[in-house]
Amino acid sequence: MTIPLLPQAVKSLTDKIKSFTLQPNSDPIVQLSVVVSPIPVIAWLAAQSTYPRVYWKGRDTEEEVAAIGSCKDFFFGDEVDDIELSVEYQKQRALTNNQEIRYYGGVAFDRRNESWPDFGKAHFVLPRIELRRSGNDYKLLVNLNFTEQEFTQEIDDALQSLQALDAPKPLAPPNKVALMGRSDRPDRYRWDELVNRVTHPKFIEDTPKVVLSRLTQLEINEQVDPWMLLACWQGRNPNSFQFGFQFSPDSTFISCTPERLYRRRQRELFTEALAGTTIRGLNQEEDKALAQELLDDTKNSHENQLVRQHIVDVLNPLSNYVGAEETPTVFKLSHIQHLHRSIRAELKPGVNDFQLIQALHPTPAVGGLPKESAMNFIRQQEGYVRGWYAGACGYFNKYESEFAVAIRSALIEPGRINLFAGAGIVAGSEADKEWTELENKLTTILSILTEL
Ligand SMILES: C=C(O[C@H]1C=CC=C(C(=O)O)[C@@H]1O)C(=O)O
Ligand SMILES: [Mg+2]
Repeated sequence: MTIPLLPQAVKSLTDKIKSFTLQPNSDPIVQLSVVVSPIPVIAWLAAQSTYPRVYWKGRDTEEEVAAIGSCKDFFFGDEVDDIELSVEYQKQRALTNNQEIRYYGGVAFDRRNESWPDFGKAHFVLPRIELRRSGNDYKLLVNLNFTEQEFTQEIDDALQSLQALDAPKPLAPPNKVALMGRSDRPDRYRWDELVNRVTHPKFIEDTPKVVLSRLTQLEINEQVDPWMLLACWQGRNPNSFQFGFQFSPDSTFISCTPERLYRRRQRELFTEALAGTTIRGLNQEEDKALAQELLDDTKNSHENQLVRQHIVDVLNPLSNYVGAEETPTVFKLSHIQHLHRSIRAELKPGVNDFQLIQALHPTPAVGGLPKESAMNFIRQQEGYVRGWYAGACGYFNKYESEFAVAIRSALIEPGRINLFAGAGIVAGSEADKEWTELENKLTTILSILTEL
């Protein structure tokens, strides 16, 4: 069965492109769009064969986006100095006043360490084609970038991309995979060693928090469609962000994360401290008791409080006003619950997204405190490259932006699924409990992939 959609929409968008003329003083980046009938957005994306393929669904919005191809690609593979990134960002941002134009992408967890090949330290695209849903309204759009090539060439490329769209088809039904092997890095033994080092009174005096993490590699013999996996994950935790980046066929990064790095609307900024974890109860009563225990627990409160305080401290110099919730609430996911505090700021005029990422990322919910000392420890001791796990992923333009923290994430490669989980290590952390916390953070994705 195929889902009827697009021929009509593709035709009217094609006509719009063909009749488009560039006015002498118009922006060199242009977006043209047409309304389309409803269609499952992830399924549409999964059926396309153009790269990059990008999916984005914000946490508290009724908006989702599937994007393919690019008409501008910024890729910072090895060396990236923050000044260069910032200049590129400013230049791009200034090219258009259209609020609908968005650059999607991400920044690695650690810009000073090696990253994954396709993803690099920072990789953003202005997609060629996007399918956007806003509530029940759907539109298909094309972006035109006249800064890199001749007018007619750009028009031809856009027309060709539309022609190359594949007919949508339903996602394959989810199937459980047979695990051929599993390995953890750090392994259980090394984990104990690391947690003991970080909780040593002398270490903790200078570095009160390090978020240690683990790479779990699952070996498989069959193909797994990352977009099907993401769609299932979305079903389990609809109150999270869901996104995916596939720059080439063989490696796809997907995430279903509850954690917002920030959302900016002009100069208004929303962020949060999300840290401190327990499991869900089997019934309402048990669930409530576990939530209360979490709220009362000293170690978990400390984990959250350090994040809250740090975010307030780094936002203060950039803001006219910063307000943070005093008391945490509990944020519930399908298998775990977290402590959560909302933070809001009014930015000073001129503060841009690049400054915000520099200041906020990585927060002590995924890095540690003080930032540099925790990052050094992670770089030297964790024993694997985090890449975009715990990185900042999202979109920006001049007026608005939203970035999520890429935890609860997976890198899907042929024959292998890489899963990531971290836990904030502070005074009072115990290695075995923190190891169990890592396991709990993987429960949702493992229950989708395998018979638990
Ligand atoms: C680093 C992760 O979670 C962070 C976010 C929420 C709770 C956390 C915790 O309780 O340790 C972590 O700080 C992860 O899931 O990989
Ligand atoms: Mg924790």
